[in-house]
Amino acid sequence: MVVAELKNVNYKYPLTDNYALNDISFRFEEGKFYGLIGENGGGKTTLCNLIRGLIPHFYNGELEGSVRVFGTDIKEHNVEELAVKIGYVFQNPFNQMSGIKNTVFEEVAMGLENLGVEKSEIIQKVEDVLRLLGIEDLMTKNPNELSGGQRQRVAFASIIVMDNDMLVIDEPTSQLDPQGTENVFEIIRTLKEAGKTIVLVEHKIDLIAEYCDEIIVMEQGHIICSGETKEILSRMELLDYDAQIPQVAIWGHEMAAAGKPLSKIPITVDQAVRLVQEREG
Ligand SMILES: Nc1ncnc2c1ncn2[C@@H]1O[C@H](COP(=O)(O)OP(=O)(O)OP(=O)(O)O)[C@@H](O)[C@H]1O
Repeated sequence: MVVAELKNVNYKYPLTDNYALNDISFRFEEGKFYGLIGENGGGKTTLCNLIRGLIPHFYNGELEGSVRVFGTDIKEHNVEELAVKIGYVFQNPFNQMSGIKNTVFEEVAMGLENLGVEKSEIIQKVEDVLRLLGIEDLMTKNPNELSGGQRQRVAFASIIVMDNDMLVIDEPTSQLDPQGTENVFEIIRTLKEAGKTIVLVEHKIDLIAEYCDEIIVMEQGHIICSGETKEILSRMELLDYDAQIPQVAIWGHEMAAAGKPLSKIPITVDQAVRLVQEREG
């Protein structure tokens, strides 16, 4: 099933001359994990804002073309209703916290309370999510006294508990050390396994290579290419567009240039090891 479909979309923010989105056509399919990459200012966050309905409901500007999300034209969606279907994880978890709740439990329960969910159901759901993320021991802690990594998990818990069909996640690991980053990707993998559609903006290309099903590369408001992760991230020409590819893919191209090609260009170290073992028989 298609969850969001964009056809020939152009968008300009108010009082700007350049298109932040330029002739975008794309279909997001249910249950897939999309990695959105490309240069700074390429249009990644703007594309996320459009799918979430913030464009055109919050940002005015000029929107042309067709955008349908869950089968309805984005102009006809109510943003609050759309927020129940599409969860958003902020770049900075400090912004995700309400700042008005005294415990992690209350913080995570807040969205469900706002929807009028019954108390016993809220308790069950919050406990399940905290357990899933391994933070049940933080339940009675004050959210303002947590470390950056703990806040990131609580921010994820507040989103996961809402059980949205789709998640838009904008650079969730910018505050985290390598272990925290790996943990967040494992959480996202769990969400994908639960059938969620995920759109992730992220610059850490090795993790994108390991986890995402499909990649969308943006530059100056255009989608310059998209497709299966292993195909897209093996393309050296992405470097010409200030997009990254994994170091191991560059090594694969260097091996080929040196007359020692592998059967394909690897995009993860594990894949490279397998391909070398295969070649050495
Ligand atoms: N609120 C805004 N008002 C006007 N122009 C904006 C606004 N937000 C973004 N832009 C412009 O739209 C273009 C696309 O920006 P966007 O933030 O979507 O890119 P991005 O790929 O997410 O960049 P980054 O990787 O740096 O977060 C840029 O030229 C940016 O300056």
